[in-house]
Amino acid sequence: MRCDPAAATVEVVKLMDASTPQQIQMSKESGRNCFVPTAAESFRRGQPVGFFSGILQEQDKADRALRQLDDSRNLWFYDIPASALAGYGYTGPDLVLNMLDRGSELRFTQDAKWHNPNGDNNIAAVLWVLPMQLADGSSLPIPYIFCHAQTRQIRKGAELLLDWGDECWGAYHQAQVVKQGAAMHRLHWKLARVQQLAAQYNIPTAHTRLHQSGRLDFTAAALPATPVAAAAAPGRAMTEGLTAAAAAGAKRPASGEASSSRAAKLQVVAGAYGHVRQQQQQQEQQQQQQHASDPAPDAGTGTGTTSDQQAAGSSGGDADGVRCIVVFDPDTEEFKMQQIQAGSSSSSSEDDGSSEEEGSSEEEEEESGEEHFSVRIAGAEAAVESEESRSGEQLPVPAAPLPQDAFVPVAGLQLQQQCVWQLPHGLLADYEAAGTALGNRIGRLIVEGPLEGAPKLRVVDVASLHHPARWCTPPNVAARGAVAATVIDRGEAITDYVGVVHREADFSSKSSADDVLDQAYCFTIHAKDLLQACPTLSETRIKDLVIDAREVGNESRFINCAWAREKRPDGKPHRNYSARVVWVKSLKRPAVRLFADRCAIEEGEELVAHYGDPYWVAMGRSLQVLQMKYAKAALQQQEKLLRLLRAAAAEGRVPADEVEAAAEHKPELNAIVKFQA
Ligand SMILES: C[S@@+](CC[C@H](N)C(=O)[O-])C[C@H]1O[C@@H](n2cnc3c(N)ncnc32)[C@H](O)[C@@H]1O
Repeated sequence: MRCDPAAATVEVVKLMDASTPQQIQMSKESGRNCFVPTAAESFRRGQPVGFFSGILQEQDKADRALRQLDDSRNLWFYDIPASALAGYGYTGPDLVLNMLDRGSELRFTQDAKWHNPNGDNNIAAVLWVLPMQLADGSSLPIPYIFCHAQTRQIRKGAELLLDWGDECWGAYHQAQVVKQGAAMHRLHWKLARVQQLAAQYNIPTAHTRLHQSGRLDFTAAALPATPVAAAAAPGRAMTEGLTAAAAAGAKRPASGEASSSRAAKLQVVAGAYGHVRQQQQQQEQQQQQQHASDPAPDAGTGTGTTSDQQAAGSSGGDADGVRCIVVFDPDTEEFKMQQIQAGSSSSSSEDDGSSEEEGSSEEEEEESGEEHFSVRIAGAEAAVESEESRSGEQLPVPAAPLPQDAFVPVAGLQLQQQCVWQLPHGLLADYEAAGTALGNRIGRLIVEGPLEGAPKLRVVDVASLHHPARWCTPPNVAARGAVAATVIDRGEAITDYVGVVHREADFSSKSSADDVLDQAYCFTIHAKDLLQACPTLSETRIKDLVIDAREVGNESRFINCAWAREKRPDGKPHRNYSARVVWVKSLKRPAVRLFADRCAIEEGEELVAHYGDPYWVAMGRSLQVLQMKYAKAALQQQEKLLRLLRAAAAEGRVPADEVEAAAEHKPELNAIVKFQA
């Protein structure tokens, strides 16, 4: 037998059919064309739930374009690092399991965080390596990613949920926020055009002004829909490493020897087995042949169809003898729900499929007592989507720093250049004592005193719609940034990150889910970095700290996050500085100091950080909710004004063609538009 990963996939699917009772259901929360797996029977805690299947590929041969961090299709690749397989004699490159257009039911598993703010997961994934028997009697080790009921029993009918890991979500959320933000801005500028017309013809617009809020607003009860995206992938084979492992004699892991491989770059919302498509084509051919011999309009598709498709493992829920399967159409790159009547097979529209499924999943949900949050802001989502698709405009993501006229200086901000320490007295005394004990020791992370001299950064309003932070922020909230006020040489200290310093534990116990956006200005100092900067601190007493720059801070609180991970065209990194925890000797306190140690920074150049994946995982969804709220308000105002304008046009007070032109207006973001609060 040849080592064929596609064949291995089929084997896996067959195994799953025999052992893993799962179903694919249409998700009510996520709307159309979004599928989730549910338990067809109860799973005890610790019990295996199933495993992933797909095309096993060498990582560097998987389509690079699809593996860009900000390409959502990247979410369908499960990383299998070579290091995780080394124990089995594997010597090849890193692998990925490519599940873009095929997979088991578990391919549809969504991340628990979308549904449950507590992040409570039902299932965990671990990597196992099992030998595949070859015809010559030898065996080939094949990695499988198994899932088991991790945290609690999974009741029949409950949705299976998995934690796909922050790495998987950070870049995705960031990209989503920017994309959705751009659509929100189009709605905003379209409203501006309608308002302008109304003002021109004396239609009262006072009541249509949007609420002006300087503070970001967030409600946990309204989460945006999970994304649905998919694409067909060119199937490519890998195997040299596996063959090497086979030659070295692969071992079967003892139970409990499984190596963890939890942080997949993956989120699954819709999909199907690739080979189901082949079966579908066979059915279609059968259907055509049958139609040719029997032209009766309600002719079935022949016997055996249902059981064939069940054998493929893609069965949906049962409802009065109706079964649904999910099929991937590589031509349209879409996933569709297809209904199969008992004893016959007939394609139905996605909507038909969805309504059948909704009925059954509703009952199951009640039975399982699972609670879900609303994921839509009625009306806004559709409007944002239609703005995105109608415009056809490519988002002009800047490859290089924006020119200086993209920013407008901001004056009159009250800035503070030193931290305010709000730690219990005893803990502050610890810092004092550690500073005294430090004596004359001067290390790399010890600095003499606070930074002096004129600030090297300037706060600016991001006026250009080319800037992702501008797209991301609702038009009625200022989007700011920090630029270099002077040339900053490579290696130079720039400023300290300043704010109110709390103990991390105290800070997070006070914050609620609604405060997520308030944490947008927080910088966490890990205890290990504190100890490195000041080895005389007491290891047992020193815990993580947070510098909260929400209300107290300097220019550094306005530094935006990088929007690309590649280098700039001029060869410089997008992220143009680093932050380090240092010990300020004269103050006997630590500080977070920013250094231009990655490159020299020109005057007027924007300072750019990389906030890290956890930041975007925590913030991304809240920012999207905020955007949706703004979009909804803008849409309502626009509709209200258009009604008034059309009524006025019917009375001849406003030219009807001008009203319709405003209604059809498609604002261009590819122009620098000064932000107007
Ligand atoms: C620390 S603040 C930076 C200053 C912020 N622009 C302001 O006006 O206050 C972080 C927030 O800025 C926005 N932001 C920063 N970098 C961004 C980026 N690359 N893309 C989109 N939004 C960004 C997000 O709203 C984020 O939560």
